[in-house]
Amino acid sequence: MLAQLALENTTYRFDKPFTYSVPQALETAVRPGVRVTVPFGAGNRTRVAMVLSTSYESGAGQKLKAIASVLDKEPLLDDEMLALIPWMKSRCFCTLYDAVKVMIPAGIGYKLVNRYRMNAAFKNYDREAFTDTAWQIIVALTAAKNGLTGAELTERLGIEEKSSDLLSLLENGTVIRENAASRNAADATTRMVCAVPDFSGKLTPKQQSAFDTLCAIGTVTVRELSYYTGVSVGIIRTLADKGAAEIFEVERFRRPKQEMADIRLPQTLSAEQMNVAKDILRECDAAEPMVGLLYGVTGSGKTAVFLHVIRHVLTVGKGVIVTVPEISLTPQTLAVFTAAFGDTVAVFHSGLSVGERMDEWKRVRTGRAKIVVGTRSAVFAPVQNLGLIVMDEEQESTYKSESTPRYHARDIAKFRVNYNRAYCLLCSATPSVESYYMAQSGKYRYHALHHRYGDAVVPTVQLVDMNNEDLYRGKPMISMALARAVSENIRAGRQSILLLNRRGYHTYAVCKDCKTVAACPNCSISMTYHAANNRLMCHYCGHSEPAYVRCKACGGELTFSGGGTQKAEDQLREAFPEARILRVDTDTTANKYALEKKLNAFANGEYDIMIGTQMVAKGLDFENVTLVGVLSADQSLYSDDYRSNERTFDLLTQVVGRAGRGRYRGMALIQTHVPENPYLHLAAAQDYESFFETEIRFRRAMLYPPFADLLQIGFVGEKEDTVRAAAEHFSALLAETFRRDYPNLPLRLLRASAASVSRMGGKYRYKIIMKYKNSKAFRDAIASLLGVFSSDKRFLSVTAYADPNPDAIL
Ligand SMILES: Nc1ncnc2c1ncn2[C@@H]1O[C@H](COP(=O)(O)OP(=O)(O)OP(=O)(O)O)[C@@H](O)[C@H]1O
Ligand SMILES: [Zn+2]
Repeated sequence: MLAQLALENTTYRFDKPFTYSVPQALETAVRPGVRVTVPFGAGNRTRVAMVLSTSYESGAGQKLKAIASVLDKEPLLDDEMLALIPWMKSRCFCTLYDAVKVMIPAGIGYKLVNRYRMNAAFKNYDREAFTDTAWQIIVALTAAKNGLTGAELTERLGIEEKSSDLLSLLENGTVIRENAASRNAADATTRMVCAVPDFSGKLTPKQQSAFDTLCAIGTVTVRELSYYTGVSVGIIRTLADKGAAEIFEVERFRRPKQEMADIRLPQTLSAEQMNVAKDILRECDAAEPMVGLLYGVTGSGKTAVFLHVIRHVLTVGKGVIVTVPEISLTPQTLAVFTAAFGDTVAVFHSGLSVGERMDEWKRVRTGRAKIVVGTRSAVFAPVQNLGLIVMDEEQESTYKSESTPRYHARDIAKFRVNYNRAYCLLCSATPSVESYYMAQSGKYRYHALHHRYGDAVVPTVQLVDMNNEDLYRGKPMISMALARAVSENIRAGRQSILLLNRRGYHTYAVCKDCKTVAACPNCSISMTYHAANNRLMCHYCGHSEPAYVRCKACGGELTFSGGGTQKAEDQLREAFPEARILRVDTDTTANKYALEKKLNAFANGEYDIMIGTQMVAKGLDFENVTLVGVLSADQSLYSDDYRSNERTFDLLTQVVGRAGRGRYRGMALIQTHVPENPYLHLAAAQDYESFFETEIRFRRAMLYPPFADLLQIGFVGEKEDTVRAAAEHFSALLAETFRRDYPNLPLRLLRASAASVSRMGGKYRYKIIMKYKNSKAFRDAIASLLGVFSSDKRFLSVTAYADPNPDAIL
């Protein structure tokens, strides 16, 4: 018996199904979908592998290596997922095992670790015969009963696994290396830290400042303490080791068990909703697989429609997946599903602990849970007899994975719908241009809800020209018009939502004399001043340092300008001293509990104004919100990404849509310095169709999706010259290969160029963009070029990856 395997940790260049022989004793245990361990490479190191298929061949097994052990009793993957693995490898330019990894929950993953122990035969305890480091290793390993893992060696002795002392001990047989498969115990809990008040030991100045802060603020998450004091997590751990603080873990997110009374479950559908639901049901019941697009203005009750459709699919005995973008995975969304379907719902998202994830995954795999609600990776859920996939807010960028494997959840959904002859329902008030185009050209079924539910109507929207408008009490972020509306709204006992899609206090600091901008030392990007911790922070790599007032280049005075949510909050407090104000951004909601609590408090009327980033713009449903204000709509308008128009329209339409969803009429104000921008007018009119007509012309003229596919090849490395040379070399290789071997493949190749943030996290980044027609021939050519490139000795320090239809251009 032979088995074809996907091996973990292969390089992309050598990745393919590997064939191993199956020892007789393991023949019943080795089945497609279970994981095994195998010896691999010249050193026969142990690797984990997924069995893709098995076969019988007489006499063929002799030359092959044999499977060593079987890790799973039951297959983790079924035929559908096994078929999806090579499909993903071909389209996402990843290894087979990269695909396996997203399909199984993290807790089930095995990790191979090196374990070092003393050779039992070792007798030569002669201190003089060894270097200091080697002797340290010997002492430590002799003391450790079960030996030490590589990570433990590094942690305790500061010795890297590739240290020459360790290697020579291995070579002369003093120390033995074994590798073992062990379950990943990644923690998905939140680590909290509190001070031990009567601590009196000695601390370094950094440790002291963290300790003092901790004494002042009480129990916080480790992440928050690191945010406020700027000390690393390592230092916080040292504090705990010295007995000055205590670190403990709490479960991060439990499934909200909300009172049924809290939730307004839609009961009977309106006439418009019913018509749409009926049409969709008919398509769901059809024998062939289909994709439908449900367009519905904000507040039209798309949820009510798909709940109706889901109920029907369940009654015919089929399973359902509902995906939501992370930001709208609010307690509200989850509560609606739990209220409607109880325990048949399983929840998949990154906030779950490993144990919870595994349990939920198993409930689905065994058919006990029939509906999965979750973020992007929920699209891989092992739902039995899949009948329907609903993608809510299908245009959201969070559906595209920005790390390996670089898949789009919509593409995976379409694969699964075809495989299962099922139905995929894409929902949005602002569909992606690609999806709407597919609906227009008849490839997707189109359904539309044009009216809000009940007596509600879409809000009236007014653009406020900040060039000519008087400011309220001199506050640069608040116009008279907005101030009047907010005051009136407070007086009427209604709530307001204000949007500013930038966090922090000041968004940049520049020197008055030499004009140097305070920039991140690791990234080619300006740092944002945070008043909450008095630090300058980089929003790309997380670097932070105490705020300084003198230019680092010339010693001149820094001026701080540009405003984020923290500053907006300050200005609002000064402008409306009587108002109760809530700020919502990633800084105030470091853990999921915080967001849940804040939204509940807002829903209970404990605040008058909610100010925040895009987190407040989408998916929220509060009846008492009748005013929406956009403090500045300008920052997203001039980004050089081809999707920036779409993003602007989407964000503005969605946030405007938070107003007037219930009994009371809503209105919205959008402050801007460029009132002539056409996309602002389209968003103000909430006119999706006109937006689409404008945008599709641009896409056609520029040959952007849906008229071509994009492929971005990214190059990342520490030396700028090498990264640039690599990108240019690859670009030349591409041009030549396609001219010579594929003269008939349509292709437009843009020159290699620096990424728009050309340095990030200390690494330089270059990109090549291609516009092409997706085909197997094209993908194979790219895959082989990536292979050739990765073996080029000149560019070993540069990582290259291909990203199909990237969410954002580098
Ligand atoms: N059939 C119905 N019966 C009772 N209430 C309904 C019904 N349909 C919609 N609603 C209510 O109308 C409001 C808007 O519905 P919902 O949140 O589903 O809209 P939506 O289309 O998802 O909006 P958005 O795109 O803005 O998020 C909700 O408060 C919802 O409870
Ligand atoms: Zn940075």
